Amino acid sequence: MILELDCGNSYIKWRLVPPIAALAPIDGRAVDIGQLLDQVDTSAKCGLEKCRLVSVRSDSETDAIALRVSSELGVEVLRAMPATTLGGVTNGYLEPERLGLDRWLAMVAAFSLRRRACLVFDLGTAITVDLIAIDGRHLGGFITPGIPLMRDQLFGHTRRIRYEGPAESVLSDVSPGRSTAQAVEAGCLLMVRSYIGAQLDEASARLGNAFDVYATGGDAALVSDLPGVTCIPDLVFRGLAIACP
Ligand SMILES: Nc1ncnc2c1ncn2[C@@H]1O[C@H](COP(=O)(O)OP(=O)(O)O)[C@@H](O)[C@H]1O
Ligand SMILES: CC(C)(COP(=O)(O)O)[C@@H](O)C(=O)NCCC(=O)O
Ligand SMILES: [K+]
Repeated sequence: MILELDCGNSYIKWRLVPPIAALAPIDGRAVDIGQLLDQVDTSAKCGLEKCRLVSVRSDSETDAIALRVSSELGVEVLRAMPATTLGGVTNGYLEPERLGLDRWLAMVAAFSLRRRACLVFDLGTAITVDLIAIDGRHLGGFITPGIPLMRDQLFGHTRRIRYEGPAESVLSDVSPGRSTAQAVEAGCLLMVRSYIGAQLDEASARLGNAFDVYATGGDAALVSDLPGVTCIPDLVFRGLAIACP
């Protein structure tokens, strides 16, 4: 078994990849290392071969996660590191080490699928958009708040926008809200979908007409029905396996 960890700002996504490709991985999400070890401990201890880790958390928190995994699960931890090129993709940042490693790995995995121009959306705490040309050049990207941050800003800066975790029915409904929860959720959802739509419309000017579109991250399903979008929930993990074979 290989333990894979994708440490985002809100959640540490984890999965245990069995040595036989035919078996499905076991996966989960935790808010911190303590919860992560509670979740994977019993199933993981037997037969763990190694751990692959990518993190956009601070260096100190990432070091602490890696240390606890190696000491408590007794495995070597391979960490994805910044790079200027990988898998035919060239990092487009002026300071390549500042590009979020989750973005980088998602791009490397996306380009590896068909080696064509692509547009990559990652909808998590933040929403990121990255453009890769047909020759693998990363043309740069965009960062905006994601749905959880939009919601939090309204909660944090108003007195009367207050509601408990919205009902499932509210989350995908974009009709005009007749409650606070519905008004906020529908408004944020429309913002995200319009923004992704605008990115799709504008990408052909930079990538030409033949490009692939991939969406990943916890909120990717919110845009998976937009034209041409392919949802790949494990895109970052796929890139992690390329970075840390
Ligand atoms: N089972 C789930 N538990 C928590 N959040 C989920 C779940 N499924 C989807 N989400 C969505 O995923 C988002 C977080 O996405 P994620 O990609 O994990 O973020 P990050 O990488 O920034 O930690 C949340 O805003 C939430 O809407
Ligand atoms: C943009 C991000 C905050 C996205 O993080 P996430 O939403 O996946 O938690 C992360 O990729 C990051 O911290 N990047 C560093 C800044 C940059 O990419 O320019
Ligand atoms: K993200």
